[in-house]
Amino acid sequence: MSTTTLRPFLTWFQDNGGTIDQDSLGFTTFPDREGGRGAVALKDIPKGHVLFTIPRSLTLSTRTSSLPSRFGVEIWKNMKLDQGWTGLILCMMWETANGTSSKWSEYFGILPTDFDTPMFWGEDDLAELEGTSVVAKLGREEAEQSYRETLVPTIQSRPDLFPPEKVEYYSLANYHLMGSRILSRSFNVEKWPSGEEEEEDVVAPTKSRTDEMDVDSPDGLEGSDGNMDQSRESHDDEAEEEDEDEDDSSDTAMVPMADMLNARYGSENAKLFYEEHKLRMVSTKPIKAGEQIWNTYGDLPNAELLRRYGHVDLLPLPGGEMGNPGDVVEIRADIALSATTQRFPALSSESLQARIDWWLDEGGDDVFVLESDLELPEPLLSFVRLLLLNQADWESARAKSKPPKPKIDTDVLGIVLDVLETRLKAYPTTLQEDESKLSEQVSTNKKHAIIVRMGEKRILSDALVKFRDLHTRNSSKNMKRQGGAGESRPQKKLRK
Ligand SMILES: C[S@@+](CC[C@H](N)C(=O)[O-])C[C@H]1O[C@@H](n2cnc3c(N)ncnc32)[C@H](O)[C@@H]1O
Repeated sequence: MSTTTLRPFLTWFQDNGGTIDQDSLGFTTFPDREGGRGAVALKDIPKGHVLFTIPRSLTLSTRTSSLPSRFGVEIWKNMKLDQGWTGLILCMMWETANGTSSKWSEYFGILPTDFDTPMFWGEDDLAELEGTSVVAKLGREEAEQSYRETLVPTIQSRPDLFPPEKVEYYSLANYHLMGSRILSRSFNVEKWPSGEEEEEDVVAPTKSRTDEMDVDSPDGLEGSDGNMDQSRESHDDEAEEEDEDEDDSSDTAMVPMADMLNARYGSENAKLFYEEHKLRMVSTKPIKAGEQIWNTYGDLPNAELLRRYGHVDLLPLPGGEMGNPGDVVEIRADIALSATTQRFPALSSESLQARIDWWLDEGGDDVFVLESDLELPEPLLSFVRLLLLNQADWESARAKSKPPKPKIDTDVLGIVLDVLETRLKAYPTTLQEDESKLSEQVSTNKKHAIIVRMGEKRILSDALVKFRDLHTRNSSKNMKRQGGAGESRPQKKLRK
C-alpha cells in the first residue's frame, strides 16, 4: 500500500486527538527487507523526543469497543469472550461490519489484508520448516476450534448485533485475518492503576510485564513501555491461554500509528510509553534525518519473526555469514530423555516417569533453549542430571524440592552431544544443501524457511564442534562446571 493512501488515516488520527510531530516524522516505503511502509526521520531527532501521541480512546481493544457492553458483560464472560483473543477478534469483525459508522473505519483502511506468515502457507512451503518449532506453534486447528465453538454460537445468539446479511464479515477467513493483525501489530496496554499520579516527564522504560523473549523485568510502574505484544504465541493457542490465567486479555490493544513502525534486530530507536490518558512514542536514541524509525518486537529469533510477522532479519554475524544474532534452537525435553535412556538403558522407566512428573510439577521447562552464544541451557543440564541421579539422591532432591545443580560431567556431556546430533537430524537437509538452495531462484516463503532453518543449524553445528572438542579433552576425567568457559546459562524464557 502506498504512503499517499495514508492521508485519510492521518487526518482521522489528528481529528480524534492524536498528535504527530510532522516536522520530525514522515512515512515512506522502504525496501521489503527493511519492512516496506514505515516511518522516517525528516530531520535529526534528539533522544527523548515525542514523535507522536495516541489517546487511549483511539486504541482498539475489548475495553474501548462498545460491543462487550452492548452484549452484556456477564454474557460476554459466559461465552468465554474474555479469554484469549476471540473477544478482540469479534470486536474487530463487528467494527469492520459497521463500516464508516465505526470509530476505527479509517484505521481499518490502512491495515494489511493479507499475510506472508506460515499460518497462510500451503503444505509445500510448510514442509520447508520441518525441524523448526514453527509449524507446531501455528495453532491453526485450535484457532478453527475457537471459531466454531465460541465465535459462531456467539454470532448466532445475537442477530440484532450480527445481522445475517452481514455474515460475510464473520467468516473463518476474516477470523484468521483479524487474528494475524493482532499477532503482528497489537500492543500490551495495561490499565492505568487507579490513584497513580500522571508523571509527564517519565520516559524511562519499565516493562509492563514479563515477556518471554525480553529479559527486562518490571521494577516500578511509572509509565510502562508497550512493546509489540509478544505475550501470546498465536491468537489460538489454548494451552498457552491456560498458562496465562493472570493476563488480562483486555490489555491486548491495536494501537493506531504505533503499529506503523517496523523492527529490526538491535535497531530500536523509538519506544512506546503509556500514561493515564495517552500513549507516547518517544525516541530512545538520536536519529539522523533520513533514517528509519524502528520500534522493537523484542529482538526475536527468525523462527518467531516469521511466524508472527512474516519476515526474517538478516544481519552480518560474527562468523561473517548473514543471519539473525537472536536466533535460538528449541530442544524438547523428550529428546534429552531418549538420549539419556539410550546411553543408560538400565534406568527404570517407572522411576524416570516419576522424576519427569516431579520436574514438571516443580515448574521445570519441557523445552530448552540454546542460544547463539552456545552456552548450554542450565535447565537442560539440571534435567539430565535429575534423570541420572541414584535412588537416594533422587529421593533427597524430591524431599528438598531442589533439582540437581546444572553441572557438566562426562556422562552429561555425552548425552548433550547425542541430543545436539538428534536435534540436527530433525532437519531433512544439511546446511550445505540449504546454502546452495538459497543461491537458486526460490519463492519468498521458501527463502524465509531456509533462512530460519540455516540459523538454527548453524547454532547446532557450532555447538557440536565446541562440545565434541570439550568431550575429547575431558573424556578421561570428571568435569566440573566450567563457569569460566561459559558452558551453561540460565534459560531464556521462550514459550512453546
Ligand atoms: C507493526 S507492522 C509495521 C508496519 C508495516 N510495515 C505497515 O506497513 O503497516 C509489522 C509488519 O511490518 C513488516 N515488517 C516490520 N519489520 C520488518 C523488517 N525488518 N523486515 C521486513 N518486514 C518487516 C512485517 O510485515 C510485519 O508483519
